[in-house]
Amino acid sequence: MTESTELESYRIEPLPSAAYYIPDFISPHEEKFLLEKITNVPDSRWTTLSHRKLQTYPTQLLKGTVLPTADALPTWLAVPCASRMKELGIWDNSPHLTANHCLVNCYEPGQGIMPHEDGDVYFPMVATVSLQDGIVLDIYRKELGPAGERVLAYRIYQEPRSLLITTENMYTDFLHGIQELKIDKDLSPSTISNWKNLSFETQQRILMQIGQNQQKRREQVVESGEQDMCVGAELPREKDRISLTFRDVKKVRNFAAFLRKS
Ligand SMILES: O=C(O)CCC(=O)C(=O)O
Ligand SMILES: [Fe+2]
Repeated sequence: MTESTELESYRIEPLPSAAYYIPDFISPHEEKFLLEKITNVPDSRWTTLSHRKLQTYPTQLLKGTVLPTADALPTWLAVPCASRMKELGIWDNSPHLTANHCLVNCYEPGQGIMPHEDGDVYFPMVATVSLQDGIVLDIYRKELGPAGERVLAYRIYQEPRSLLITTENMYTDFLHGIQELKIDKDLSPSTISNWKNLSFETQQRILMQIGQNQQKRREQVVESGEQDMCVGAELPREKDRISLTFRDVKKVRNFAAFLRKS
């Protein structure tokens, strides 16, 4: 990736190299347009899994699949999302210099995705645009804890219309997942790794709730004598949260033709 001061200003500092978070990466108008494109499709366009449903563009990656060309994303995904990412310089070292694949995931409140890694079919970079609702992405260590349990390392709050970029060690040395919850809990400046990167509105929403909870909790502590003052905010998942995960699939059949055209 080329040194881009603009990109650098979006770095999630508490994380090891490298992850970046951009609130309001797309406008509400662009979000509405994308949602129309994604939802106005025949049911058969969706692959329904037990805990989420998904669409793939330009095509599903079955074992051994090779993308037909490097520029096969439909125009509504290429512009503005993929083109704006390219301007940030995130694909400057990837094989096709741009995202050539997009997975659209849709989670109802209470749905999620098990901890996993994205694997080596892709160049190690994933750029995720979130639509319609916020959600916590959990980042886990690959090594299990002493009792064989998953060890949570970081939590990233993804606001609607934001872009999250994960690459380098963050892509290769950790797992990521979304818990099957209707409410994301214990949110605070110390538990959210991208706290400093969040929009002012979300920070205010969380801080106000923490203030109210602290007041309530203080009253309870006085009454009951308990000492526990843990009072992180709770953000309910109110709508389906849709994510667009953009990647560069390494194997493309017709790359030479793509280069001649561009
Ligand atoms: O929805 C998300 O933000 C994560 C999706 C994901 O991890 C994946 O599609 O591999
Ligand atoms: Fe993933």
